[in-house]
Amino acid sequence: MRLALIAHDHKKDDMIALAADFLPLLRRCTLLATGTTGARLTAAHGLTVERMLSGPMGGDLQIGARLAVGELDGVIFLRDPMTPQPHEPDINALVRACDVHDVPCATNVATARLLLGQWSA
Ligand SMILES: O=C(CO)COP(=O)(O)O
Repeated sequence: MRLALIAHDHKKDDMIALAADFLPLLRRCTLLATGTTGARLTAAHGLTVERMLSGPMGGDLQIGARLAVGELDGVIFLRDPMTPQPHEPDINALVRACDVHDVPCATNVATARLLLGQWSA
């Protein structure tokens, strides 16, 4: 399983807590992440993560490009719906790419738990 993990700043603690609950699965996966999210996951859980650029610097676009050529099986993208983001077009492009290529994309913790639970089974 090849997964991308991305979280906006106000959602990073949620991502760390989420990852803690699914470590056995995540340790078996090939993981990609935007820059800061990846650093946090490695620091907190020792996960091996291929880090892209930070989101505002193009990391979402890098992940979208990998997804578009079939290199990802799922995306966990904990977006912050309460804070405007300077790279909103990049965020929309990544979520759109998931829909274009029919790749599962969880944008909140509840959905992420359903997907990660399914993939853990
Ligand atoms: O902005 C982001 C996703 O849109 C996340 O980027 P970072 O993980 O580098 O904070």
